[in-house]
Amino acid sequence: MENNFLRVEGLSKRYAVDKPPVFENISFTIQRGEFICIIGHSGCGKSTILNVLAGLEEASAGHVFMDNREVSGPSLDRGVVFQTHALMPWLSVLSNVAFAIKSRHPDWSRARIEERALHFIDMVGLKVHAMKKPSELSGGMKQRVGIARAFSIEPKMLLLDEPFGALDALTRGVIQDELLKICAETHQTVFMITHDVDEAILLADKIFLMSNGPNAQIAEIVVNTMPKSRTRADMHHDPQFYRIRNYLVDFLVHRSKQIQASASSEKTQDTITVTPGLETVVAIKCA
Ligand SMILES: Nc1ncnc2c1ncn2[C@@H]1O[C@H](COP(=O)(O)OP(=O)(O)OP(=O)(O)O)[C@@H](O)[C@H]1O
Repeated sequence: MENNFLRVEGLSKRYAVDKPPVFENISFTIQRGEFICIIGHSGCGKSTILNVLAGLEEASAGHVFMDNREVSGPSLDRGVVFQTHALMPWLSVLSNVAFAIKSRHPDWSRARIEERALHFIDMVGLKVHAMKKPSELSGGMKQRVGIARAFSIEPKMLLLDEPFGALDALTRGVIQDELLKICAETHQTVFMITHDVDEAILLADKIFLMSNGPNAQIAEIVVNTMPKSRTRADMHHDPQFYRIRNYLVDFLVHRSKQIQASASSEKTQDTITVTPGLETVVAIKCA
């Protein structure tokens, strides 16, 4: 049954009146528990969309509804993780996470807050480092603290802006696995920006493809038809992986530009949902 947990209607963003909009008339829905990745070229407006969903930025037109309530400013219902972790350097790992929990539950006792904080710190494998300050941690560990902090407020939605962009491949892999495990356990709804097509195929249920800006669109939605049980180590053995991967790369290399050109002449573009992983590709036009 469809349950449009997040509903985006006719979203546009223009930073200056004499400039074309970064993106225009964007509409999509996200179901509860879905993991969405959005990919597109640099500057097409991915971070701007994420910031509007977070309530950190105002759209020039359109609306965002989460759980049937209009988003109009930041809220603890949405946990955000950026590429840089923004931890408080004078606080320990434990206190950084506890601080977030205290803002969510100001009436909780210190013991209860610390117990909850340790639970999430343990989830990202950092329990033995709980008393360390951020300066004593590696970049990957700091990023994990950021993820623990975002999860600890138990947001209705997690918004991730290239959270692993600055990490080496090995650390990135470990954290991707942790994120998959946590999302499987908690059925967290996630909207994540990535430039890495393999990461998108590993993590996402659906991949939103954004055409180039200005006047960017969400041109297509790729349904990830690979089994949910996929792992980094084995997904390359599935023939679906290469079909999906080739489709995403072809979009980024060729079609994102063509779609931008036709969108500026036609104005409104329909979002198409596609299943390139299946041998018979199904394309559904959405209004
Ligand atoms: N505060 C701002 N004022 C003016 N223009 C802005 C502002 N923020 C973003 N832009 C412009 O809006 C466009 C979209 O930026 P945005 O950061 O959303 O793109 P992006 O797809 O996330 O890029 P990247 O992948 O490089 O992070 C860019 O052309 C950028 O220069």
